[in-house]
Amino acid sequence: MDDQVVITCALTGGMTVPTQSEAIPITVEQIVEEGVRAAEAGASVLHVHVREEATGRPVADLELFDRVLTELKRNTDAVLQPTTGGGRGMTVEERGSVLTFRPEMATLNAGSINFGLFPVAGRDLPFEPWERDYLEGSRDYIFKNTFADVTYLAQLMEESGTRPEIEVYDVGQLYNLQYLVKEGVLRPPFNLQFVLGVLGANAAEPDQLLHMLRTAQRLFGEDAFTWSAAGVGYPGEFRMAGLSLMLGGNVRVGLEDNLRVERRKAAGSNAELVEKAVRLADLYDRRPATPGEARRVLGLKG
Ligand SMILES: C[C@H](N)CC(=O)CC(=O)O
Ligand SMILES: [Zn+2]
Repeated sequence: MDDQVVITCALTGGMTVPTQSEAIPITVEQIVEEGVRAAEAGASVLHVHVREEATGRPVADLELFDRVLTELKRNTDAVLQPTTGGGRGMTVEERGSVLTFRPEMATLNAGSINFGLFPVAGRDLPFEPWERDYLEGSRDYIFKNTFADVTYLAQLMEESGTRPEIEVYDVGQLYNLQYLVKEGVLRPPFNLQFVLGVLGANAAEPDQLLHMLRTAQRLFGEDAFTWSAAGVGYPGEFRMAGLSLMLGGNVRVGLEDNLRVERRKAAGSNAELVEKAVRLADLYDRRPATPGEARRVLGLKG
């Protein structure tokens, strides 16, 4: 087991709306500031989405991505990993457009799922009408990643020299991956992110993570992939982080996936979540990888 752990910080995401937490970074400046502080706290990979600056609505705006990626690159040597998952209502073409910036890494979602954000809409929060609609509308939202979509994005990444981090939400998607390998669309070694806790896919429970890990090891061989765990929600985020640290895996935390640092305490920043992950890692005698070490572990050019 490596003593270093690659900590990914998912800064803002496309699953939440501003009224849920004032800590969610919205503007370019806020996302960059949060990214720099998360990297200083121990994150070596920064997972990036962008939002409309006036409202906070998740968007796939290239001008915003350009400003965020440029400013982050100027202020930190963390691995920058923009999303191709995007947010509700984006086409796969819009989601893939960020690859024009030829990022060294980007997410590639391995299959389609229901993606329920609506339970939040029922909360007694002063949502803006668009926010309530964004959350409520997910009752009928399919996060679409057909074999054609995954192939399209994988080919775009091949052309842009971008390494995919493959987001896997349930065990069936590992068989999608196996099929796409047979098709020559993707080839090991992979970087897998086990995403657990999305309503519509696998829950953030220990036996589910273990089952996904064991299945991946059986299908592809233990050395054919690096892996990380991203638990969505609280306590899922830190339960999956703890188990991953114990098993030698890597960890993803951040306000994209979870808004609380303790049961009854909202997270004030991404750095606060990264600091908790670093404390957890220390308990397992593991330390945050530097960006250079993360590039080596993930198979990225130095
Ligand atoms: C649950 C997360 N939204 C998974 C994710 O971050 C997907 C992506 O951006 O491509
Ligand atoms: Zn994301």
